[in-house]
Formats: sequence, structure tokens, C-alpha cells
Amino acid sequence: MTEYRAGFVCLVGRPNTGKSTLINALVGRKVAITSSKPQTTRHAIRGIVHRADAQIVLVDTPGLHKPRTLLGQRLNDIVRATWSEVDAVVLCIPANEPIGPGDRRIAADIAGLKQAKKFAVVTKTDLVGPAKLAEQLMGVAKLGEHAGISFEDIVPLSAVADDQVELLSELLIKQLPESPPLYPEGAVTDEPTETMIAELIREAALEGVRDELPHSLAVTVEEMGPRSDSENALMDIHAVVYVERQSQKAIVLGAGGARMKEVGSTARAAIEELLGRRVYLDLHVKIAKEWQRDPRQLRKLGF
Ligand SMILES: Nc1nc2c(ncn2[C@@H]2O[C@H](COP(=O)(O)OP(=O)(O)OP(=O)(O)O)[C@@H](O)[C@H]2O)c(=O)[nH]1
Repeated sequence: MTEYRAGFVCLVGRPNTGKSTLINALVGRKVAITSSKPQTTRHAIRGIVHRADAQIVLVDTPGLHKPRTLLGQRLNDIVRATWSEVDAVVLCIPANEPIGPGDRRIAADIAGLKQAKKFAVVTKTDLVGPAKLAEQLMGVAKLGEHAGISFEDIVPLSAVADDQVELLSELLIKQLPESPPLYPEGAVTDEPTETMIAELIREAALEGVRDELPHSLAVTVEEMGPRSDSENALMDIHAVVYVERQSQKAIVLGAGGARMKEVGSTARAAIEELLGRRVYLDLHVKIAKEWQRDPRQLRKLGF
């Protein structure tokens, strides 16, 4: 009989390298937030992979970045605290982009972690040919050498094409400590539902808007409940999208509120998928001046 193994694994990498998509592929359900805009993952959202003989608790973090605001500092603190507690760290580097200073900085950051086993994955392999992939794999090996990391493995994979994702699970499990399950069977995340809903709305609100908006947008779920006692009742959700300035409010709303309407229906579809029931979503946009710099506002918004 093989021993049961369980532990925490953290995916790190520059923004947009496919961490959230990989977590979804590993877990097999939408739990992390993916977006074509960078730096949208704000919480250490965990996805949980359940196997007969193992459990991998995946931690998704935002990338470290130069903190310019209190929020930026808090995010970096969360990232560092998370890293110090995990059993393995997976550095994600996309196959289709050159290895750059951002990757080198993150490699240097994780090189200092004592207890965690280090893996590298080359993501999005469906976007490149074999020659480019081979070159990138060698580049990643070199990156590890320069940073003083000895990677347990370097795995090329595609989360979108579901290629080699299973292999990564197996390799990770081998490195986890013997342990009883850390979470009940069937749990996919320990994020409160409200937080996941807020993240889905945030994801929808960010889609297709300018680059400066991500850090100026927060979402809270103010109220949520089934409309009646019946099991399949409509779920009423009231949420607020916070922006910092009037100009940002105009961007989020769009002409005559058209954009907001679209955001609402995109978010509603995703929330219905998450909850498995029909949803009535009521969205308001409010201005919380300078919320990124105000500790009281930050706490209220869950940071
Ligand atoms: N073709 C292809 N695209 C991918 C793959 N994995 C992720 N992507 C795309 O790459 C973009 C970024 O993916 P995310 O999973 O959001 O990246 P992330 O690293 O979590 O990004 P942040 O949350 O900003 O740190 C999205 O548009 C994904 O659809 C893949 O295997 N193949």
C-alpha cells in the first residue's frame, strides 16, 4: 500500500504566464481567475487536486511587483508569506515569450526558499514549434543555473491543449510529504463563495479595458441570498464595483451604461456556472477615492 501524500504547491511567474489557467486545468474546474490583462489574481486562491493517494493544494499568487501603493505592499507581503509555507514552487515561463529580467527576478526570489522543492514549467507549448520549445527549455535550465536553483524537473506543457498537465501532477505528488488529506474530499477551493463571485465580477469588469485600470478596481458582494426557500430558487446577488475616480467610473460604465450591462451578463454567466443555479446580479459602480492608499478602505475591501 502506498502512503497518502498531501501538501501545498505554489505557482509563480510573471503576470500572464498562464498560472491561473494551469490551476484550472490541474483541478478541472474554474477556480482561479484568468484574464488577458495581467495582475488580476489578488487572493491566494487555492485549487485542490484530489487523487486516490494524494492531495495537492494549489496556491495561486499575484506576481511580486514594485510596490507603489499600500495595496502593492500588501500584495507582496501576502506573496512572501505564502511562499514560505509551501512544499513545492512551480516557476511558470511561457514558451512563446523571451526569458527576461522579470523571470530572472522571480527565479532569484525563489532560489532563497529553503524547504520548497523547485519545478519549472514551460507553459503554452501549443503556441510554438519543437525548435522554439527546445530552445526555451534550454533557456529555463540556464536561468535555473544562474539563479542557483536545481529544478527537480522542467516540464513543457499546455493547459489549453491539456498536454502534460497530468505528468506535472504526478511529479509534484512525488515531492509532497506523507500526510493525511488536508481538505475534505471534493473541496476545490477554500475561498469563500463571496470572494470567488467578487473575483468573477472583477474579471469581467477588467476585460478589454485600459491597462491602468486593474489596480483601481475592487469588487465587494454586499448581499446575497436565494429568492425563496425552494432549492432551485434564483440567487439574488448585489455587488459593488469600486473605482477611484469619476473618469474610471465612466470607463467601467461605458456609453449609457452599455459596457456595464455586458460586464453584468458575462459575470452572471460565470457565477451561474460556479453556483450551478440561476442568478440575478445587481451591479453598482461607486467611487471610493484613493482606496488603494487608505488602510480603512483596504480592510473593508478585504485586503
Ligand atoms: N495558447 C495558450 N494560451 C494560454 C495557455 N495558458 C494560458 N493561456 C492564456 O494566457 C493568458 C494568461 O493566462 P492566465 O492563466 O490568466 O495567466 P496568469 O499567469 O494567471 O496571469 P496573472 O493572473 O495576471 O498573473 C490568458 O489569455 C490565457 O488564456 C496555454 O496553455 N495555451
